[in-house]
Amino acid sequence: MKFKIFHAPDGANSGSGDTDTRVLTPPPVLHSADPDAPTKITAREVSVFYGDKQALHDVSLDIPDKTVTALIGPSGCGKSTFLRTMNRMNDTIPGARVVGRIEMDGEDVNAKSVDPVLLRARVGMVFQKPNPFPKTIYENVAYGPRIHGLADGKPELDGIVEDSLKRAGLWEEVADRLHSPGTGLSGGQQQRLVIARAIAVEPEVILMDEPCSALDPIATARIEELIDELRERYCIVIVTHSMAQAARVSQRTAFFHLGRLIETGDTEDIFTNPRERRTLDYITGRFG
Ligand SMILES: Nc1ncnc2c1ncn2[C@@H]1O[C@H](COP(=O)(O)OP(=O)(O)OP(=O)(O)O)[C@@H](O)[C@H]1O
Repeated sequence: MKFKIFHAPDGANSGSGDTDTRVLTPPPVLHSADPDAPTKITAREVSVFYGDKQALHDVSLDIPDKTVTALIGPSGCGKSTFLRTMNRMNDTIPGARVVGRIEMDGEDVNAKSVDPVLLRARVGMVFQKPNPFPKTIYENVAYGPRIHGLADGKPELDGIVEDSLKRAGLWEEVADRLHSPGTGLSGGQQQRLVIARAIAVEPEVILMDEPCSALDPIATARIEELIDELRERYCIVIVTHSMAQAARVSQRTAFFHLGRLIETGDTEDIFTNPRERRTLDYITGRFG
């Protein structure tokens, strides 16, 4: 399908007549959502304040397991802020305050009993700019399992490092230079190293904040393939400015605007038949 005429929902037309005749060129959606995927994370009426400024307003969203959920929307709409509520990274920002409830598997992630360090191992994060530690490739991956006591001795740790690098699609490229600095890898390799580092501590959720924005198209394609492979095991939430990327890698999409969640649904529906006018305007490039 190359072109599709979008029929606007009731009340969404700007001109006369019933039909919005703007042409949508939705990017091809590669994988459909699994309607039976269980919910992994539940957000209810989540608001976030930076000092007096409210950045997120009453966001309620269910995020399914073993699915890639894309968060899209114009710059400053609160995508990264929402992403950070899931592993309490906003706790690290002076003046930030989160209200509302975020549950993972039914457990309140903001409960006093939850150790944020352990939470961040369960909910790993990959940032825009690859951020390997200034250590060897091996140490980048081994560090987390070691501090979390996940390996009983060196052979087991070696096994975790190898397995994590394999699952991140990097093993073949680095097997013969595990003791070279991680920072000596290419940008795309560094981003896969960071993903291996996240995987090594057995996360359940991987949050990705524009993970390809610093990468070239080939490295981007490699990370997108990897995301697609990883979704078999993990709940993945990705912030992206690329509509094509959201369509390629995600099965669910949530559209944010001015700190509010405007619309969420199966990626295919969001890109071909959005319910809200603002979603249509954004995905057709009218703003953003
Ligand atoms: N540490 C902070 N201190 C104060 N305000 C912040 C902070 N981080 C974000 N904000 C503000 O909160 C709002 C939402 O920002 P956020 O980074 O979550 O948006 P975003 O949709 O991820 O944007 P972008 O796509 O540009 O990364 C913006 O108005 C931003 O200026």
